[in-house]
Amino acid sequence: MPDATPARPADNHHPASDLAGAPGGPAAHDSPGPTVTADDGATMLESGGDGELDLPYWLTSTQEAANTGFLRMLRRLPRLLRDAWLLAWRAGPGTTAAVLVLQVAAGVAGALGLISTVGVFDGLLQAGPTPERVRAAVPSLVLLIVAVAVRGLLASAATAMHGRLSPAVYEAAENRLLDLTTRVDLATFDDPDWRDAMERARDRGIPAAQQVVDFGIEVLTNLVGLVAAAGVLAVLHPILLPLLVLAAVPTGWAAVRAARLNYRSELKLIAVWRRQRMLAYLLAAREPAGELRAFTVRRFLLAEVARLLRISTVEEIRVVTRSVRTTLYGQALSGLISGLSYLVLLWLLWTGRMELAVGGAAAYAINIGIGKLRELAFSVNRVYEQGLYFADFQGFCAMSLAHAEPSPELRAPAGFSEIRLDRVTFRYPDAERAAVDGIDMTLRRGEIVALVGENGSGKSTLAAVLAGLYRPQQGTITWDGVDVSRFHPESLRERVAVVMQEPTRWPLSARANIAIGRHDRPASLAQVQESARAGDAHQFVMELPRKYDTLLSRHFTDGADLSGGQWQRLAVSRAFHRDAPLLICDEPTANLDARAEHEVYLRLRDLAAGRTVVLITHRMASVREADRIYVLDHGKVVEEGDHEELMAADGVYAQLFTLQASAYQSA
Ligand SMILES: Nc1ncnc2c1ncn2[C@@H]1O[C@H](COP(=O)(O)OP(=O)(O)OP(=O)(O)O)[C@@H](O)[C@H]1O
Repeated sequence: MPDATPARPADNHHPASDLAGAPGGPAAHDSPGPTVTADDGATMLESGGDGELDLPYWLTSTQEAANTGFLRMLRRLPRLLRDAWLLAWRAGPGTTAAVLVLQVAAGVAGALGLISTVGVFDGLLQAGPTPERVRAAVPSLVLLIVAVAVRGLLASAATAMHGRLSPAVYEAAENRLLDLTTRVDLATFDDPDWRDAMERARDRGIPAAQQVVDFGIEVLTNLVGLVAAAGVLAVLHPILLPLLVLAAVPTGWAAVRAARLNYRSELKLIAVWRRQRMLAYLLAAREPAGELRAFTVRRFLLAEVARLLRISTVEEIRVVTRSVRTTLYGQALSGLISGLSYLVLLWLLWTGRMELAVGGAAAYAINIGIGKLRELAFSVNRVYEQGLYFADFQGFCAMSLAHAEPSPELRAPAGFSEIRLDRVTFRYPDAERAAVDGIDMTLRRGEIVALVGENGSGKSTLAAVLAGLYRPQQGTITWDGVDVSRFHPESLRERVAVVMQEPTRWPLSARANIAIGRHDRPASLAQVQESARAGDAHQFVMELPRKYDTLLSRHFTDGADLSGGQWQRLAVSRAFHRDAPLLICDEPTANLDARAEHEVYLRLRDLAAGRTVVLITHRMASVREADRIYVLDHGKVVEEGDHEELMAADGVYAQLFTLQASAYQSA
């Protein structure tokens, strides 16, 4: 019987980004989920209310698939099977070929076994004494036994090969997803459509890729068995074949319809599941644990999780009921047609149009055929069900390939004398205005260049463009006259070290957290310590329980965590360790205490000799020392010069500087 149960997805990822998954809108569903009303704050989160199961706006791309009509669904099957086999072929061509050959051979052996039953019946139903009849049946019986044994052996070998293929497909799908996810440019991560596609592909697409292959193989197995039974029936009497085919129609109809029901329901539930997983994560994660208790939100969140679980349970029960009903209709109709086949068989025997021995074999073949039919319906149903998620996986792959960074052969030079920006403009996907708008700028070797401006003026975006993380839509960036778009993007990034505003807290040892800045080269402990000293991290690392070998993650036993400022010092050390000609520091001292900040800036001066440092900071005292200062406003450069020049100009810079200086003086 086709499996009607939509499986809840596994909790297998960090769902913080699922915050966007809140569905809303008016009720459109005929059986909305009930509301858990017992608890205090639950109602506050119930804006989704009766419309909880509406398709959320961000799932519109798959809405079309969910509304797919019956015939369109039917036509999808061959394509799905082809894609599944292609995926299997890529994951393991030899194993896939072996599965294919073994399954077909097992089917042929099965057909031979069926045909040999004619001989057995023929022998047993002859006139004459029983020993004679048994003796006449023996050769066919031996053939039958051999055929059954060979079929069993081949089927077992096919299962073993399938067992090897299945995890290889999972591995290949996971590798492909990660490869494509990391190959797209950074701006793609800001594209909500892509992020949504990535999350769906990751949550359900990868397991679906594996299962679509698994059930694709089952479809083949059952199809071979069915063709064998049908072939035998066609040989025994041509009229029996169309009856078997006719019996397949209602079962197939039920399988496709049940798959469609499940998919539509799962699509609706995805938003609920994602919210529920996000909340469940918040309840169990370390980071929000403090605030969760401080604001006593435990009961509030638990009630919301319970409400979402209830919605999901009610919907799943509703779909199972409808699916089972559909399947029941299909099977009842198939059963009637199968019964008709037996009636036709009896009529053929009655009217002498068929011999008794052939009739016995035909009854056996009908029985086998119907069994295969039922199994085929089950596997087709599962292929559809998983195929719908597999389509998400394929859609993501196609989308990511379209967003993949161009990778020209030319490698960036080891250093530069001058970087020039000419009318550089960058706009985030879906943003109305450019975050960086027509910027002209020159960075020379050995200079410290500061970017200042109010929040949102475009400093970090410009830094990311300089680092080769974003490709400008207009304008050019040249390194000694060569347009950087001609360089392989990774080769360019290898020449840049960045201290991000929110540096990544790698769950690795303190040593690896610094050495990862140049992970492609082996680094001795002495070299790592030198970088740590440059970033003012050495002292606190030496105070950690296992010094440089301390794992920096509280998620593991014996792991340690650092303060925000300490993490920032590690990030600065990491950037020093990278030893690149262009160092970009995006508020490297935001979390540092006054002493550490002073130390870092002193070192920046030393570092700038032979390098170029781009410094973004709101601390005007640190900017003062820069060789050149660019003041940004709404993505444009509004002032440019050194400290003295800008103070003399008495513009935005002078205002910002005087404001901070007077704050210190009055304190
Ligand atoms: N990932 C993003 N997607 C869309 N828009 C973004 C993204 N990051 C920044 N922006 C927008 O681009 C503009 C410039 O942001 P940016 O972070 O470059 O400013 P900033 O000067 O570095 O600000 P701050 O001083 O607060 O760090 C802002 O309007 C911001 O809302």
